[in-house]
Amino acid sequence: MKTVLKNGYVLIAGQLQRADVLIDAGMIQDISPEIPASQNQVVSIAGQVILPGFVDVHVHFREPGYTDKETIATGSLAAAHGGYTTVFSMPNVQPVPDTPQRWLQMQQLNQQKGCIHIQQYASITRQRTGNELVDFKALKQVGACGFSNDGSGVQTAATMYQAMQAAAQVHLPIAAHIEDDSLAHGGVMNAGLSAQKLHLPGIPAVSETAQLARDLELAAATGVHYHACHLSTAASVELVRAAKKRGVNVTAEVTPHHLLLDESMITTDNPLFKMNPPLRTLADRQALLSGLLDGTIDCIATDHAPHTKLDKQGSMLTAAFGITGLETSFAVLYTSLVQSNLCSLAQLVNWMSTQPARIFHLTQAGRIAIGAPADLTVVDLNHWTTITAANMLSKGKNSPFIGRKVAAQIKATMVHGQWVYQQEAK
Ligand SMILES: NC(=O)N[C@@H](CC(=O)O)C(=O)O
Ligand SMILES: [Zn+2]
Ligand SMILES: [Zn+2]
Repeated sequence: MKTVLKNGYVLIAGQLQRADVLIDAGMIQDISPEIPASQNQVVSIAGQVILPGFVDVHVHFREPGYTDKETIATGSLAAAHGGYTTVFSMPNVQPVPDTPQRWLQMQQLNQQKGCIHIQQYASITRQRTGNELVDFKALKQVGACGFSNDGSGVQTAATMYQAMQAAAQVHLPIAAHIEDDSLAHGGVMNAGLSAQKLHLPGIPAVSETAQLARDLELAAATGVHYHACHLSTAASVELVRAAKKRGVNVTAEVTPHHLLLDESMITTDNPLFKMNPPLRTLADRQALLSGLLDGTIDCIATDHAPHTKLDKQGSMLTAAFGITGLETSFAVLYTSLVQSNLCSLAQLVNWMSTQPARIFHLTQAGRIAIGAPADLTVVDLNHWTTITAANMLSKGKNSPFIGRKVAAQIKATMVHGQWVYQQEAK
């Protein structure tokens, strides 16, 4: 049976326009102002907005190995709750998908247990540590979407250089967690005023920028698609801007928390503000937004990093790095950026859906068009709520946005014509 989403608004050419959407066999069959109800299953979404499903190129689902923090089932449900229809899963699980066989096992788990599309990264080095490279060609052949040692930077320049040569040869990206351990050791938040006040050890900006400068040179020399994960400093934005200007094949992401929060908001020793890279200064935060607005930064990725309550209790000194993000990203960004006129809804959707799909060559995601797969999210842009832990479907409740009032709500998410999340009627 065909489904018609009736009386909603669709973002067409950057504008919200009244349109019905007809879905059949998982695909969008028609988009027009009035599609007759006859013979079709009608879903009334009066006053709500249909957006292309969001695409997150950086999430942690923790399975296999750390299923007390998250599973593929709970992580993908959390993604659907946040309006995402495609995510890219990082390989810092156990066992690490560092051989074709282990990658295929991981992929099988994703397909069996996930309710949305999941792309799977392979690691850059065996066990995600050291200098022994994975078999790039074999991992490309089984279907890896790219290579990442996320959680740690690749410390040795020669290893990164060889990895980039190998990735370039198979036309896959290197997604880099950028951090020089010898400059970052022991820090738990940005090396700055708040760390001084709280007597906590700091992570300086140079631990990111020094390695980024190195990597951009190596990327220029190898021609690899280098994707810079979770940029956090103004100087990083400037480095990427200059590299793009001279034609380096670089793309970059920024997280909602680095756009909306900064170190001045950390007034107590609170592990909910502990993540890697850390929240930097207000000036850094502003530079990240400028970088998005001028196209230096290509997309928004959550770096959804769920942890157990136990992992996140006590002091920042001992708690785990990372916060969740999938279920709050659209609502907090819409409220703080679109409602404050810092960007338009079309720009936000571009950064959360169209651009991430484009830079990772997903031709079937990130758009609403006749003939495209029905990967959609339905949102209410006029519904104030408060973010609570109780409403989260992720196992991880470690979000600094809990308690925030937000102006928008995800009502339902559809993957290939099937509802994967629907808010219960109240
Ligand atoms: N961002 C984090 O603070 N933590 C991530 C790893 C990472 O993205 O570096 C995690 O896996 O928990
Ligand atoms: Zn990382
Ligand atoms: Zn990460």
